[in-house]
Amino acid sequence: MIPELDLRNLLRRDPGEMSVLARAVQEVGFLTVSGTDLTSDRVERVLDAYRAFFRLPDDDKRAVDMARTGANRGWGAPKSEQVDPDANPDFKEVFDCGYELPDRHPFEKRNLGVYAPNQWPEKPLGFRAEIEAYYSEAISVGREILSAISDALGQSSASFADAFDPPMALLRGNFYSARPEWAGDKDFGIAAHTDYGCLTLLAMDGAPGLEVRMPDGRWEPIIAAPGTFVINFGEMLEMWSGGRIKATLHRVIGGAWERISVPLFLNPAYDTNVAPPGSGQIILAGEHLSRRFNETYLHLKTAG
Ligand SMILES: O=C(O)CCC(=O)C(=O)O
Ligand SMILES: [Fe+2]
Repeated sequence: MIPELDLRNLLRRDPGEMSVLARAVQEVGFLTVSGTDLTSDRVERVLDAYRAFFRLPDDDKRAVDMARTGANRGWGAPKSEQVDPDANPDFKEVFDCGYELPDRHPFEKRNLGVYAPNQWPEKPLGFRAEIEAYYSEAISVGREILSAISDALGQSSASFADAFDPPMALLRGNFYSARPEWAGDKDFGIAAHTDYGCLTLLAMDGAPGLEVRMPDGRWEPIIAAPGTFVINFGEMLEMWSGGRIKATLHRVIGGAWERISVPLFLNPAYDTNVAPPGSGQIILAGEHLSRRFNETYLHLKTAG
């Protein structure tokens, strides 16, 4: 069982809820959070918007194909990402959008993959407005949860909160078709991986598919209805917390049904040093993220 928390209890720093949170981040590395301002209706609308996009003919989606760019904003076709080098590229398709630096920023920063310009499709109508609004709201919720975590671990500091201004946040719609007939042992909706960044706030449509690697090695299924969020942590936060916070493996094998999930990957600003405290190392958040993008997106992979 994954610990189930309520954001309202976390916001008032309820001692019982805070200790469940502290255990959850250090042991299983997965939890669910409900009681946010993002209601089930709100999340259903977001899921509908992505669903309508993914149902467009491939020719329409190709107009915003990330493979034509040097970044990962827009549509990623099936098999455009390989999250596990021992598995085949994933059969999911995605739509990614994220933080764009304001125009006044130096050009070389704006040109970085992690801050690349978004690509918005002309259809479905209202898609951009729906997704952009959700992107901001989801970041606020994610930041509230991060702040509760740093309090729960006794690590609260203004510099931690400031590090997320501005965030390198990426919002993704994942579309899993029914598991294809040709799929074999090495084919997954998304193969086993840890997320790259800090905190992932994951909405899903209520269909099964996500499995989490538990400390005892079992793969545990997790299902959440719209309005309940699955929260997990990425490699960057594991490093930055000196290993206290766990980046946990997870995967989707897929089944005889379609499924949509919407993760928000929340990361600090590019120049944040996320190396383990006291290690004397410097690991810039933006460099870690760029490296992981280059390793997993087929169109960004460097030869050799
Ligand atoms: O679809 C899911 O539930 C998980 C998606 C995921 O792990 C990811 O996009 O990183
Ligand atoms: Fe993931």
